[in-house]
Amino acid sequence: MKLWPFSKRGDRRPLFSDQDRDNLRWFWRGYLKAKTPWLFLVLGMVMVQGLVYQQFISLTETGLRVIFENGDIGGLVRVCFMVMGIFTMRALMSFLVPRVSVWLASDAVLRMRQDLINHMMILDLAYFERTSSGDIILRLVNQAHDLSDFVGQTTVSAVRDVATVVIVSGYLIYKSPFLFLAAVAVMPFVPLMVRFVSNKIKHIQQSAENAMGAYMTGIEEMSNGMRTVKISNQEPVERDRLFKATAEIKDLSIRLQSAQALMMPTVDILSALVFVLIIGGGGYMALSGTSGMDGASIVAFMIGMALIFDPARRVAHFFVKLQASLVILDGVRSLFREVPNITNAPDAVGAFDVHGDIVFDKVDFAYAGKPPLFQDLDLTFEANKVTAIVGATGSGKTTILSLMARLYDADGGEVRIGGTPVNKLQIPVLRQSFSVVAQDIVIFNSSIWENIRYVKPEATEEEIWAAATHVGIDDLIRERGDVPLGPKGAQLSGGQKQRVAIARAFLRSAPILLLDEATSALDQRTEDKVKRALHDLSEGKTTVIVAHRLSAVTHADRIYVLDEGAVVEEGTHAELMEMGGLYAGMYGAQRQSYG
Ligand SMILES: Nc1ncnc2c1ncn2[C@@H]1O[C@H](COP(=O)(O)OP(=O)(O)OP(=O)(O)O)[C@@H](O)[C@H]1O
Repeated sequence: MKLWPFSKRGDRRPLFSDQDRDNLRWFWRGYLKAKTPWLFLVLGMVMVQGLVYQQFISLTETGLRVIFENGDIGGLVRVCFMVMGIFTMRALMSFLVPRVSVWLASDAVLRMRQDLINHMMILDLAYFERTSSGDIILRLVNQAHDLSDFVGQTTVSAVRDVATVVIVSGYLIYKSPFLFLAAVAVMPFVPLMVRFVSNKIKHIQQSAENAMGAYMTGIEEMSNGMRTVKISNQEPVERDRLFKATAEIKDLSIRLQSAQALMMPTVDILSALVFVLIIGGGGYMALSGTSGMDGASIVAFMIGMALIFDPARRVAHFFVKLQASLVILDGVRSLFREVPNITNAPDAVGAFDVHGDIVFDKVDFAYAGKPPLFQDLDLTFEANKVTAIVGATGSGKTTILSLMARLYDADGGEVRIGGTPVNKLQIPVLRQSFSVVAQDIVIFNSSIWENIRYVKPEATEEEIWAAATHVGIDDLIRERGDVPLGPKGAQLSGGQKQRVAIARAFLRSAPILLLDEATSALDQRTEDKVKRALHDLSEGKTTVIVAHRLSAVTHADRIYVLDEGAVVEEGTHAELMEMGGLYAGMYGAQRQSYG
């Protein structure tokens, strides 16, 4: 389908790239095609609007003839009523068209937003670790909104304008093809201008979208990191960073407006030329009396041309705006082009032995673009026992937990639970079998109670109180009541956040328990209490503990000591102390520093 009527064959810089065409087809098929009958209704209504103008010109000509020639007052009154009638019809259409079109566009964008949200939910964790939240917000909020405006108002207005131009032009051609051709002889300049401006705009719009994404990311980082910003006196740096981003946005929007503004004066000059041609040429035709045109037809012709100027101007402007919208459409579509790598295998099973051993069998793994972290890693986490992983920071402890839950997939070897490879399991079934207390605890801006309930929405009140009491956070629930905890739980201390996370693990009580630095922020007394509670919780569960503080793992049935992605020692606390190696050294050093 050729979407741009003026593009020449062999043009090296088409106004619609293949990607643009593909994006438009995708949007049409996915979000508009199903509403074709409604689109026809809108089209019918905008045709009526165009026809009203054509009828108006015809009635004006009749009215002028009544005035100039026969002076029939009755005829004049009839013309006035008819003009009033047809414009009332146009007014009705002007009322209905935006309502229907905004509904169509909002519905299309709602479904697109829902698809975007659904798609985001299936993307790998890796996507979120490499994409700034500003970029994601830009796509879901701004770009989706801009598209809605473009589809709902801009495009429908453009279709109405095209209909007006075509219908009125058709009528004018019928009245005098020669005069019409003379008047529009200057028009071929318009597409040339559109092409020139469009290329400029596409480029600037892309930079503007990038700048906006960077600005949003900057705001997000600043507001999340305000504690660090303040303590390290970095307000001026943050302010300058945001100032720089806003200045860039300002420059780009001025450049965008300037590029767009090139269109209007060009069209104004062309309009003047058209009027000169009609007054001169048409006047000459009327005076010479050879063309069958009289004064009334010339005036009606002028009015007709005037009526199509504004719509024609807006259509030209539409093509200019279209370029910006194509960039935005591509931005939205790019999120759909992201495909998850971690998906259910076609033969994925829905049941497995959750109480079996967790085995890492010659596992290789590297983060994208990074050197290998694990090579031939062998580990066994015995069923219903407590296994700890200790080691220097960055040695790969958290990554091991991520591989178990398939937040990442191993590049080689196999991770099995109860004999079934994790990548042969349905992902929800696999993840359902874990309770996790992670290092980066996510607290939502709701009450403590709601935060605990998050992991098991169907939990009873008794279950939630029991979980809270286990970790000694029940008093805090009574004290704070329903008050939200602030963004990211800012109104809780680090230790309180950890207790909320542990209460969640109690509530969920899944057969495999992963504790990643679960008690690191607790004071010694609370840690002892929570440790006892965790000990109770781990009864009958396969438990994996990651900890820096070795006092948190002395009770483990087996301890792996990791160094740069490799197991360097393993055994019980007593065996490792006996060995007198890395673990014993770390334990001794920690005892000294903790007293
Ligand atoms: N998403 C990621 N993308 C790229 N590299 C990563 C990612 N997450 C972790 N790494 C790198 O992988 C290595 C292992 O990280 P991991 O978080 O598993 O270590 P850790 O032993 O748990 O460290 P810590 O004790 O500090 O929490 C580190 O060098 C880290 O920089």
